[in-house]
Amino acid sequence: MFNRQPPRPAELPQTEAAATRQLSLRMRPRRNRADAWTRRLVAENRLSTDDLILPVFSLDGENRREPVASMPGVERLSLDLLVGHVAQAVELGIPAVALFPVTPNELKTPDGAEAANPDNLMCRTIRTLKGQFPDLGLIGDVALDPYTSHGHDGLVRDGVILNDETVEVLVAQALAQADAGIDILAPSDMMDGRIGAIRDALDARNHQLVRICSYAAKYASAFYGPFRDALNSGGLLKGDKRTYQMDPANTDEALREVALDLQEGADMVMVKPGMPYLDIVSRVKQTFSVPTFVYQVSGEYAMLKAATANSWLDNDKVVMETLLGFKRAGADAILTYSAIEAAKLLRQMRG
Ligand SMILES: NCc1[nH]cc(CCC(=O)O)c1CC(=O)O
Ligand SMILES: [Mg+2]
Repeated sequence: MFNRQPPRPAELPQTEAAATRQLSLRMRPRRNRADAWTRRLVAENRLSTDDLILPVFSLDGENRREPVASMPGVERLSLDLLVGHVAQAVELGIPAVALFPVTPNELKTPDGAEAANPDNLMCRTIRTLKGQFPDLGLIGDVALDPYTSHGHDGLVRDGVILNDETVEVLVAQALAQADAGIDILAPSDMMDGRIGAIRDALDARNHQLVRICSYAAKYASAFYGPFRDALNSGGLLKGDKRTYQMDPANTDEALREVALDLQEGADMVMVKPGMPYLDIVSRVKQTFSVPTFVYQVSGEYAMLKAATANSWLDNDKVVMETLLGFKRAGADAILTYSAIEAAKLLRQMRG
């Protein structure tokens, strides 16, 4: 019996004991892991560049490049430089980018009116990138926090985040982006009823093909910190977002949120953050069978980069392992600040 086993690789110690302690096992799951080619054949999930969405931060002005201190490798770029950065994503085959303009603090007001200005940085970013890359998908965030002087995603009165009044402004923001040429609107504000209101307004304005990817299950998370640094909105934020973003304790509530947004016309739904919420991704995908996106947010990126910068973790391996984890949970697409490095690694793996 022992003699018929293939010779062991030289580096593995062979002991006499191995010959005498044979278990009588008919099933040995390790057989399917024995060679790289078998592992490839039996792999259940695979990450592809087609799954990746790159978030980018745009700046006013020209030839401006500002690193985000808490997100090593991520830069805020003026539109002339952003075009070069996005060209790299396009060349690698990344299907879409998610746009986050950095609004100068002097344009931020309590009512976030700049959000609906048809010439704001967001709309200029959309027009510039659509002009350069007509076949690239553009995803536009819909929420007021980049534009409000108090850093909240909605209008505030007496310390309360107003729902219905906010939805009205979000609709105007969404229409401005649609008129500028956005492909997918991604409301990340968590107001009730905004998906239906935005859908109706889009259709009334002949934007039937503009898609809505709802941040349906967005949690009140501490992992958004570095993103708020990138947009200079964290320092402004008064209080927290727990009256509109979800409680990290809840799962069933995420399913109710997703069900409502689908009824209201969402084409895709998003779970956010990613790594601590894989159970939500899995339940949403299994329950609804709709395109389910996940956002590996700024704090997840910062956490991995901090560890890899110290050589505590292997960067390339943990990037790919975390992204594969999203696929395993059921995600159809992943927003990740690692999209370019992951696409490069995927290209190398293919040879
Ligand atoms: N509503 C805006 C918005 N859209 C995406 C993120 C976070 C993304 C990230 O952390 O990478 C946030 C921040 C927030 O809700 O405070
Ligand atoms: Mg909701």
